[in-house]
Amino acid sequence: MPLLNVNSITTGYADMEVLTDVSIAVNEGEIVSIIGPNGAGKSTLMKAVFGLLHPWQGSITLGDRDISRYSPFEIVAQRMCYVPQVANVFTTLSVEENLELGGFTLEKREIDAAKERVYELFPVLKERRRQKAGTMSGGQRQMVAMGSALMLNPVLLLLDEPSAGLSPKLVDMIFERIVTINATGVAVLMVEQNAQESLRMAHRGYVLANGENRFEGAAKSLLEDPEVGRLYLGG
Ligand SMILES: Nc1ncnc2c1ncn2[C@@H]1O[C@H](COP(=O)(O)OP(=O)(O)OP(=O)(O)O)[C@@H](O)[C@H]1O
Repeated sequence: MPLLNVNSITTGYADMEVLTDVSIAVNEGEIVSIIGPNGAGKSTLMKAVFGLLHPWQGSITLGDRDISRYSPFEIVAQRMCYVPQVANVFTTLSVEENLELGGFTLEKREIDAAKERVYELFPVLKERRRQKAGTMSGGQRQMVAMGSALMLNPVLLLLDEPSAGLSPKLVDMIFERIVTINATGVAVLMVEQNAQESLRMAHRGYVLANGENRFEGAAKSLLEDPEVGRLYLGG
């Protein structure tokens, strides 16, 4: 049984349908990347998985639990955490305060242990723990956002374009960290504009186009598929 199962969902905003009959799955321990053109509905899919909008049809399960009607708060309690693309840190708070907020359901003793875990992954955050998140560089901010989401020790981490706005070197660095996070046993579902790079680090991938499933499979086979390459990888 997959860890996350998005089962034929149709949804959108008000009466505008954005996703039509979309299905994806994430198995335990996997990195799954969703790629596709601008406006394909990738961010909308992530929002639906995190309970920010609900399916009109179809269902979403996490483990054996139907979370289709769960709020984000209830979803976080099931240890699925989300890093949105924008506004993902509290700019006027320090790095340490951002992490503490990320661990808002934990007891004091657990918060300290969780912070240490995050600092081990991102040593620069420890060095800069008293700096305001709003004054950090783009790459450092992304680390604060990911670190905050990791405070609750998620089983599944949802990342909406973790490389957005970063220079190529920082993109590599963030992707390396995602692999490291995954190696600690956290499954990752990510949406990415950097389609090639994200498929190179993912186990499996999905191509969404115009709100529908277009291609899916092992990341390696998507990378080698001439049609995927021509249409979606700029090849
Ligand atoms: N809050 C909203 N209200 C109304 N329409 C929205 C809202 N958010 C997104 N949309 C619309 O839904 C469609 C899909 O947008 P979405 O952001 O999910 O695509 P995307 O694949 O993530 O695109 P990109 O790669 O450009 O970020 C677009 O037509 C967009 O205009």
